[in-house]
Amino acid sequence: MSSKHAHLDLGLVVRGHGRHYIVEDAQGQRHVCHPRGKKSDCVVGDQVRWAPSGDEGVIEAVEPRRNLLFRQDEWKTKSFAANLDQLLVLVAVEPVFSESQLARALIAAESAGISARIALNKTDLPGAAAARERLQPYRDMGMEVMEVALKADPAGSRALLTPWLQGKRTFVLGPSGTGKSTLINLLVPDAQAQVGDISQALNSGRHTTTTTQWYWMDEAQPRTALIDSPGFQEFGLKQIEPAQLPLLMPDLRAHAGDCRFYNCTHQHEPGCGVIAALQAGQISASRYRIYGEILEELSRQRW
Ligand SMILES: Nc1nc2c(ncn2[C@@H]2O[C@H](COP(=O)(O)OP(=O)(O)OP(=O)(O)O)[C@@H](O)[C@H]2O)c(=O)[nH]1
Ligand SMILES: [Zn+2]
Repeated sequence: MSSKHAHLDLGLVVRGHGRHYIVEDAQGQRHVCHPRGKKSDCVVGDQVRWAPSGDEGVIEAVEPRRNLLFRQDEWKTKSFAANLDQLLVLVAVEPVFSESQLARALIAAESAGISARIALNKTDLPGAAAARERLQPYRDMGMEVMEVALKADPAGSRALLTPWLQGKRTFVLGPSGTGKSTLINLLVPDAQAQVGDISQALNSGRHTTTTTQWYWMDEAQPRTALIDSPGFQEFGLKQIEPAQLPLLMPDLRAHAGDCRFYNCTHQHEPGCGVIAALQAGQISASRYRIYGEILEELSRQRW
């Protein structure tokens, strides 16, 4: 970043409210800040150079990002957060999760270079076996699936999750109703206090999960963070080149090198390693279908 701002304090963006951001300074104090101009557009997780201005602050510059998790549809880009260590995709036995959304979240993470795990919540419910089965293709491709019951077995769930979260900045993504709030309240006992009065005032009556929120799990020596995000309906992946897509899906990637044609789309070409693996049961039918759907979306012309 431009050295002319190097003398300014570094802060961490812990929340955004439209054109207002909450920036945490090195002492853990939080300040309402405004970006100066378009150049300092920032997202939760950004390190920023900022200066006090009256009761509030001005963000002068955003430090270079290590990574950025985002989704992109036809018309707009929606950033989730920056500088993440890992992604936790939380799904539940109920409501039944969309495998397409799950696959998309994992592709976005892979594309951003962020490692991911799945947690399956509400395993105390009778549908657990069916949900587990739907996640089998993910286990088969080497993905870790942690089974929890955040409400029914809080102690067991905490014991399973904590070692993986320790010392990391973890972004939590999942559809509404899966237990994200339950997770935060289990692992961050003072969660409400961390949202804080400033945020509540800025949010002016809106439900708290409409914005991404940063939580410290260890407030004394903050290193471990959970970043809670609002649910989403759409998960566009327009940032990805069609030819890249199979390389971002580990089960397809494992066979994409076996195709006769170097530019095989794995749709109908003869001598396709991916189709052979599908027929041999090494790639699940649902994953292959999702691949086709996303590929079609990415290949569609923009008018
Ligand atoms: N049976 C069962 N229910 C659970 C478990 N964990 C959470 N729930 C319930 O699932 C419902 C949704 O949980 P929340 O934590 O509010 O879910 P959320 O993801 O924050 O939902 P949004 O606020 O809509 O984003 C609540 O009624 C919880 O009590 C569990 O382990 N087992
Ligand atoms: Zn192929």
